[in-house]
Amino acid sequence: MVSPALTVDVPPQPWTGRFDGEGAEHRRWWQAVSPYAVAPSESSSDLPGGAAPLNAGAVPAVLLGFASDEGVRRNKGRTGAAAAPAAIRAALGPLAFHLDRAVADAGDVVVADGALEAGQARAGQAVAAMLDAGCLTVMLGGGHETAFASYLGVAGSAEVRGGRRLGILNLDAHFDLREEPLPSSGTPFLQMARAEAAAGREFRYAVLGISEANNTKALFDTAGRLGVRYLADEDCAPGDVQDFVAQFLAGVDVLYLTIDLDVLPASVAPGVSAPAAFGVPLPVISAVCRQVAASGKLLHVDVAELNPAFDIDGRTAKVAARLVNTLLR
Ligand SMILES: N=CN[C@@H](CCC(=O)O)C(=O)O
Ligand SMILES: [Mn+2]
Ligand SMILES: [Mn+2]
Repeated sequence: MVSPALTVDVPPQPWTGRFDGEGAEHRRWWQAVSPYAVAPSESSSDLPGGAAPLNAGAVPAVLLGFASDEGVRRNKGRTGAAAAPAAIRAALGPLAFHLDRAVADAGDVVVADGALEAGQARAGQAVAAMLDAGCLTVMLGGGHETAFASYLGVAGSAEVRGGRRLGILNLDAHFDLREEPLPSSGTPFLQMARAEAAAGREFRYAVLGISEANNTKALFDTAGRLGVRYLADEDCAPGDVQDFVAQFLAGVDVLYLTIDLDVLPASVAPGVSAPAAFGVPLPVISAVCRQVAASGKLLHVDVAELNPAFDIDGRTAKVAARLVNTLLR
């Protein structure tokens, strides 16, 4: 794996999980993931780079944590999402590893209190560098302010700067198009709309799972003004979802997929800031992940809004891990 040195706040930590043996037939995620070459901010020493790819033809994946609570705090939500990257890694670790690609861990960008914008910029730089090194990047949020960090990385990549048409597909009960004085977990897609306009590009944004009852008329109006395509949670029959995603994919060259776990029913994803009374069933969300992976257009993905403090038996973390595993298959 090509591993240019990155600067992160916390370098990759050792992974753990159940041990059944050393052979490939026993391999679990914790045994397969290697550290990506990173330079911790407070030290100049590099850690060893990634392991040899399992399949030279498959794009290697790199995980980057975005440990941030600041966006949810500013959006008046239930804080705790800064602990999510560690919880998702802990849920991924014991899973059987059936992937045909190498996976590396680049560690975490950590958002200090009040320093959201600087953290988003640091994470964006890291993602852009990893994309340009030929990796499929996976950001583990963090509140949904993670999405603007992801966007900075994607928009800074050679692919998008070179003119490839970017699509942003959000699996979410919410538009997150709030007009606020400060960026938060409720504003990332309006920030993207403005940044895309400033770059002279069309804003291609679709949301799947919108809860009508949890988005005001003002948010629907903003979505209408920006030409946002969306499907409501109650309209997420499997065939309709498949058509919606296929139509959106057909009009873009590269896709940034963002999964806000509150798109799932509260029984499946209780560990979020705003649990969903209705939600889109997990099999439907999982099918979207398979469809996106099969399209060959996936550039970057993030998983946001896990709050381990409100989780039940690690249920939401396990769902997040399972979706990441599905996307990388
Ligand atoms: N990322 C969060 N978005 C939602 C939260 C809604 C809520 O807390 O009820 C929003 O701002 O609309
Ligand atoms: Mn959201
Ligand atoms: Mn949401």
